[in-house]
Amino acid sequence: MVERRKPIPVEEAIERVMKFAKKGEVEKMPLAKAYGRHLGEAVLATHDVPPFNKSPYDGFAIRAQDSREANLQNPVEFHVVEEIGAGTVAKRDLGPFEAIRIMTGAQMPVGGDAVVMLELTKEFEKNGEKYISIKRSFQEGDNISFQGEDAAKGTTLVEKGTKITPGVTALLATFGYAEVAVAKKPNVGVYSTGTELLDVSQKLEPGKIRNSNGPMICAQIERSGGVPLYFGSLVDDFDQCYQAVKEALEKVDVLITTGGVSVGDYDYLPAIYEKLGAEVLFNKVAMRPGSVTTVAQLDGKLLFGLSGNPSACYVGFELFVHPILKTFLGSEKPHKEIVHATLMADFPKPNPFTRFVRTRITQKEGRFVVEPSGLDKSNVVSSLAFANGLMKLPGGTRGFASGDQVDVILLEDYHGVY
Ligand SMILES: Nc1nc2c(c(=O)[nH]1)N[C@H]1C(S)=C(S)[C@@H](COP(=O)(O)OP(=O)(O)OC[C@H]3O[C@@H](n4cnc5c(N)ncnc54)[C@H](O)[C@@H]3O)O[C@H]1N2
Ligand code: MOO
Ligand SMILES: [Mg+2]
Repeated sequence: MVERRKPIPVEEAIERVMKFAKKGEVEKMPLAKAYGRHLGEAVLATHDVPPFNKSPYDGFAIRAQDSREANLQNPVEFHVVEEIGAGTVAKRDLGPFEAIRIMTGAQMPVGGDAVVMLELTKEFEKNGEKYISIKRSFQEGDNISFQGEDAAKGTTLVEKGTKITPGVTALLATFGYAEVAVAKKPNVGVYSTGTELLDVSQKLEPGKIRNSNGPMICAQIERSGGVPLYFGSLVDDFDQCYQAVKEALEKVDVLITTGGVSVGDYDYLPAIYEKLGAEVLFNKVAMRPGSVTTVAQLDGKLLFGLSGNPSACYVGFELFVHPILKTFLGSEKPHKEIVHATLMADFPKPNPFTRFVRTRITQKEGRFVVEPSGLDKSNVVSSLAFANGLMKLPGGTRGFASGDQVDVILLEDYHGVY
């Protein structure tokens, strides 16, 4: 008799998997190679930024108090005693009614507490000496970039586990992180299973299809920050599959298989888990697609049995594998970001299971709007190409209509949540 499986809610399935989430180790990487990696330690402001008070304009540093009487009728004159560009420091302190010509980025001279932009000054010479006059007063602190206003020494600026973006790279450079501590990438093994599978380079034959899940999963692993180790495709033969899975497990942090997890005659993964002595965390999830997604663990190592159906395989990866890889990379918020959006299509048919619809999410008049990116079936591949989100439609007795508010998991995000 065919095995009857008891579906568990998606949230519970995620919880069961996350009990086996592990943090990976940290390694050092030259800054130039660190882009796209995940921080192995928080970025700390090791000094103030700016490290000194500096001028944000090309102009003249003055003592604000000397400008107090300046107005349109009464220009006040300053003796220009020195000129400095960014990277040089004034040799003298500013005295009363003295100005130092200063360029953007240069350190403020001692005594100077305001900067007058070049455009607001009149320059002239008297007795071979340079002078300026100004026709308005300035307050202490006018036009100064203050020491520490950008980042104060000791502040944690970026959390451990954050993906290194170009902006994070700028911060790392600012604070002299020539070598960056990054999380080691998890090695994720992948096996496709199915006698019907042809390699990408092979010609179609009767009854056969090209293996799209293998390359797709490898790309998903890379998107989530892991290293895919593609072991190839297995025909539906128990002994071969068992041996291959057993050996692959030794070489990886996480192992993914696709196909062979349902109740068919050649679906061998359930029996393979049993023979390995692995604990099956669940083998049926109350979701569509991917209800057959099965996860097992052996000595704490996770084996993901993703569905063979392309859309189910894709969704299973994003919900269950992605947060495991992100945790390995040090993220405290390993799940993908969820936003609210307005549904732009009808889903009148109620479904008892939670549905994850491959969707295109865009903005219209300042709000997120979402619509399916193609045919909404577990066995389709075409809806995946332009999907940038997974719309989550809770299971229940009602359908959904255009205009309803729905949650959408963003597929291409940088920041995790919860
Ligand atoms: N009697 C039942 N039949 C099925 C059930 C069920 O509950 N009772 N569940 C259905 C659901 S839901 C799904 S999803 C599939 C899952 O099947 P498997 O995970 O066992 O996968 P396979 O049988 O190996 O293949 C399913 C389908 O996907 C194609 N496939 C497989 N691998 C690849 C690949 N690497 N690239 C592209 N396409 C692939 C395969 O040719 C099949 O068409 O089971 C239902 N059946
Ligand atoms: O697992 Mo199946 O994807 O529900 O269609
Ligand atoms: Mg099957």
